[in-house]
Amino acid sequence: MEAPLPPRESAEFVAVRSQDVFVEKGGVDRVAEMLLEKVPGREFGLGGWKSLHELNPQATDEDAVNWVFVVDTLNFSFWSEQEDRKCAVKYRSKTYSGYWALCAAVNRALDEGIPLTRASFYATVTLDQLQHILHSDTDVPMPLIEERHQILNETGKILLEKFGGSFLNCVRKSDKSAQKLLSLVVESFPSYRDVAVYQGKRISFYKRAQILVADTWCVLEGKGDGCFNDISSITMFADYRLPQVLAHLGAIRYSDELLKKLLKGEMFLSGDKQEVEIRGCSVWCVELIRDRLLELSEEKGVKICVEINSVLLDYYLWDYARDHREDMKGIPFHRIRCIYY
Ligand SMILES: Nc1nc2c(c(CN[C@H]3C=C[C@H](O)[C@@H]3O)cn2[C@@H]2O[C@H](COP(=O)(O)O)[C@@H](O)[C@H]2O)c(=O)[nH]1
Repeated sequence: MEAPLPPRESAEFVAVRSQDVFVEKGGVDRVAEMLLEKVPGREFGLGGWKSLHELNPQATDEDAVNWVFVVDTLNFSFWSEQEDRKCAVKYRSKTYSGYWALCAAVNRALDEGIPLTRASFYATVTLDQLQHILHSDTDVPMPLIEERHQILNETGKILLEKFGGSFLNCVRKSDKSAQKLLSLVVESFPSYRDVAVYQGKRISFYKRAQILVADTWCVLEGKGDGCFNDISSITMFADYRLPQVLAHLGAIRYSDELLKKLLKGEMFLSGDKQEVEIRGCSVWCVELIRDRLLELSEEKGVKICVEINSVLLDYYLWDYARDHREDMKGIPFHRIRCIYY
């Protein structure tokens, strides 16, 4: 079977054919202008991954790389049915929800002496053990716990068989290429194969695989094994938050029919035409924002000291969405339960 189109080409393929989601040029330009002022700020650089997020590992060692691998293997589907009733994890006197609840639970386990980042542990961890490890401090459990259990066992076994139990060995096989690491991850670990068929074409988003490459780049601070010469070829990560914030900022727009479904909270399935269009147009939108941002910095002579790539744009926009949850209340995100994002 032919390989799917890579994520960037997939996004363009979808965006030019999309019937229910539209990239808005005016919105793209406005977001690029907004970001141009932020670019010199520290929240825009690679260092923000550590300095802005206390739950992320601060080290650059093998344990830190394996922390990233376990977290990104479980990095999917945190949204709750009701905004005011959700999974939450207390850690070091702070309460975390959503994706950060996962990170807090992982760190809580490590503090308890549970070797959760060791492949030999999670290859055989039981469902009961995992329910304890990921337990919520509210009466709402983390979604898809059974799927998380199955994926951890499968991924741990493969990491032991193929990479000596450490994701750093996988990174070292990628010759400092983000694209090679991306391919190695999707070839080796089935749960990372985030693909679809759109208008007869096999396409890929590889959301968790791409964020794994990006988080590895950041945890290694872009140096040594993490000095990826092609990190700028990684696209934005097609999750359910970025479309919401891009719609909030007017950079993408939904058809009336799709907006009605979203406002009703209708569930989507992985690979649905409209779900693919939401993801594809969002990825393509961020590519266009990046292009416009680089153009603007030329036109206005704004010296950009950090590398502007879709990874850093994504991180900034995701954090922006987190910080503007209230403002975004009226903008729906598409509801889906899957292991890909
Ligand atoms: N596009 C994109 N999607 C991201 C992330 C992250 C975490 N990255 C952080 C870690 C270090 C960096 O500094 C980032 O700040 C999680 N997700 C996705 O969001 C959803 C969870 O959302 P909520 O329910 O609100 O917690 C879920 O699909 C999850 O897979 C990102 O960065 N970009």
